[in-house]
Amino acid sequence: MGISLFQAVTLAVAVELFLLGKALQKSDRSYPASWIASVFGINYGLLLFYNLAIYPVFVDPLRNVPGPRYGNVLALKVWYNHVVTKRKIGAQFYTEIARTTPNEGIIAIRSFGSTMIVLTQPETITTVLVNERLSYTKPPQLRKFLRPILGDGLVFLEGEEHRFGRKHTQPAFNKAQINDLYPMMWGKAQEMVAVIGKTLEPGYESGKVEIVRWATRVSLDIIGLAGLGHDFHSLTDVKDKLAGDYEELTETTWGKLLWFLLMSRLSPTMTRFLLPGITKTMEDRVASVRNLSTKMIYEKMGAAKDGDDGQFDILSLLISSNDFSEAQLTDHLLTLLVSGHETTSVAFVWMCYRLAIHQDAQKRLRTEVLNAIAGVEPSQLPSILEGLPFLNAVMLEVLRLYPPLPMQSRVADVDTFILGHPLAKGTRVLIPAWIVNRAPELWGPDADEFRPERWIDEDGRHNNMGGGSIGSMTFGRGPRGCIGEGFTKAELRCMMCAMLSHFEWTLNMPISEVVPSGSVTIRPANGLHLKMKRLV
Ligand code: HEM
Repeated sequence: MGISLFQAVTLAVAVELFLLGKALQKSDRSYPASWIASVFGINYGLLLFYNLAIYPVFVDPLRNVPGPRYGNVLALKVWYNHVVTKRKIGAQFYTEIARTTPNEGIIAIRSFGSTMIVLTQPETITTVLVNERLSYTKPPQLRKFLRPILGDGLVFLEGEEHRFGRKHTQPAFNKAQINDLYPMMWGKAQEMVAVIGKTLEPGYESGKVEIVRWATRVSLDIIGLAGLGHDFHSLTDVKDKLAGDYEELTETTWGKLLWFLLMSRLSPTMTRFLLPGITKTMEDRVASVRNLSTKMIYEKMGAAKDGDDGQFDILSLLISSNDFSEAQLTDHLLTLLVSGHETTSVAFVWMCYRLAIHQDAQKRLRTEVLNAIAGVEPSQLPSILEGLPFLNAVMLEVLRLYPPLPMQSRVADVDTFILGHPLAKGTRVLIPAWIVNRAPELWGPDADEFRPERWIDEDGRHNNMGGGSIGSMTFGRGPRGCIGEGFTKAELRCMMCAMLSHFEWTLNMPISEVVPSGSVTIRPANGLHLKMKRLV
């Protein structure tokens, strides 16, 4: 196993200090602190000089790829804005660079002796995610970072294991299955608006609502029912053990951010040593979630054997396929619960935001929805909601502007080339959906603006390309693209119809306070506060 330059220098420092100590022992002299400082200073100073001045200019195989001159400074800026001030996410920085740096589809971000590339155009993205996908894998660090929560499900499987997992999970996400889930999603969306209605001040027809918490709860309830036939009842605040564990695992605190950072960089033993309290809490919660999930799986398997599993959910489908072991089922379940819950709630929140600041669009959409859903039968929901041009256009436009997962990433798994530039094994590749979704050359000069009409054709029907030549990158591309796209869209349609048919809303906070933030998914940093008025 090769060692990094930093590790080599650290080893050299240790050897030099050891030899120095021996020499001083012989001459019976003491060990002055200034000598120790000098050994550290000279070695790490040389390393810094090499990384800042020699490597990027003379050694880096990607030195001819355009990119910011001072990638190190950029990395600090991204970190400061993303983590400390929460004013800007990394994807926004990369978008600014992509727009201001002439490039052919990749830019290089150099920092301290390593270079990462950012894909900026659909062609290079297709190369990495589709045509040459076998040369790239998910980054091991990301896997280490998210694995405690996501499990070893589809998101992190590679090669044959992924192919098998995807093939046998896909049937649970087919159109017919999603259609059957509409009435449940509709019911939960109605429950959400009923609960929100109760929170408005008694005796008043309007009130202030922070919508993120309701979006998170309704999407957890929906994925619970769709995924494993279990109602978390998180909307009605009944304390569910599984829901509570999830809330604790996914809520963002400084301590947890540090824990995730250490977990992605160090071994679990080392992390346990440095942060014993948080590690114990996280390990207990993960173990509890796994145990509860496994228990539910066994219950379902028992019911299926007895032939009385009348349930219709993804887990039941996976069990009845007999394709997965109990451990694999638990991993798939954990992955579906997490990836199917956070992303959808975030998308819904951004839809509420855009409709709050574009009152004309809100009115137009309400009229469309109210006309369409009057007297609708549950079985008609898929065809009616999927045919509404403005509802779908608004949804697609918001998903374009605020891709809930703004960046995907890969690492080169072998030495390879991209656009003729050598890419050494282990090179990190960032794929920001944000760049492509807002590229003026693909969407026109109004790429940053909210214009749902771009998704509506002249004949009045909505399309899936938004006037762009490649569509949006929100759900990824190729064989690893999102399996839950149809599921999520069905859910968003139901949730938005429920909101529009019960409330009118405006923003109840300064617009400058609505800023995207987050490490994996992006939600408003300060929540989304709305002033809501019940429709009579
Ligand atoms: C707005 C909502 C959603 C967005 C924006 C989204 C986005 C994505 C993206 C970009 C990927 C590709 C990641 C990569 O290639 O690195 C992905 C993969 C995935 N998504 Fe989603 N997703 C959403 C909702 C869902 C839902 C509702 C589910 C499940 C119920 C789901 C399950 C998955 C799974 C299992 C994968 C891994 C697929 C594979 O590797 O084969 N997602 N998603």
